[in-house]
Amino acid sequence: MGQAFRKLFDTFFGNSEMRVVMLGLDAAGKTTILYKLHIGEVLSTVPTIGFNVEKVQYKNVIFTVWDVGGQEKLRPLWRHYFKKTDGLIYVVDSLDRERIGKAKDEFQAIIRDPFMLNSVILVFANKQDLKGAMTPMEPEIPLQGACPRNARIFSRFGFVCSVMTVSMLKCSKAACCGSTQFS
Ligand SMILES: Nc1nc2c(ncn2[C@@H]2O[C@H](COP(=O)(O)OP(=O)(O)OP(=O)(O)O)[C@@H](O)[C@H]2O)c(=O)[nH]1
Ligand SMILES: [Mg+2]
Repeated sequence: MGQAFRKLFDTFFGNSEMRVVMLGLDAAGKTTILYKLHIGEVLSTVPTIGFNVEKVQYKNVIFTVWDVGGQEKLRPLWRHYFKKTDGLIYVVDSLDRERIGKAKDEFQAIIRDPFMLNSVILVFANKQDLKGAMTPMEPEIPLQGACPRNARIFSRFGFVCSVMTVSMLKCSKAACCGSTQFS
């Protein structure tokens, strides 16, 4: 694990600012994660109409994190945030088995966009504190092979992730799972 993070750190060393977009279906937990990163606390949230944006510093890198509302009617707007984006955090509600197929479809649409081809990607399997949550190893999170070949591992936010596995995505992408410490 330590070696993996060192490798990731090396990947971004020298890059003092990064623009990150955080996407995922509604209620996946994006805003909760954003504020956990920003102020270290779990706040109560309301569905995001539009976006939230905050700067988060990790080591010597400043991330500008755009958290965009995930409701169906808002998803066509996601592409407006792709330009000049260095990283994508794709948040999945691990308890939402019913919509995991939808989550995959939306993910694939994002990474097919030409502006996203060079983005580094973190798929975050959120809400691991809930009983019955899917793990990244389960076939119900069907993201294998879904990534563009040149995407690199994006796991800067290691402190959010309780587990990291690269086996979820065969094309050496990282998948993290965790929760925002609700328990
Ligand atoms: N149990 C648990 N609940 C979580 C976790 N993360 C978020 N939630 C809850 O999930 C609900 C939705 O969280 P939000 O952060 O508002 O979701 P969102 O992805 O920003 O949703 P939209 O803004 O509609 O796109 C809230 O009730 C959160 O408290 C988690 O790790 N565990
Ligand atoms: Mg939100």
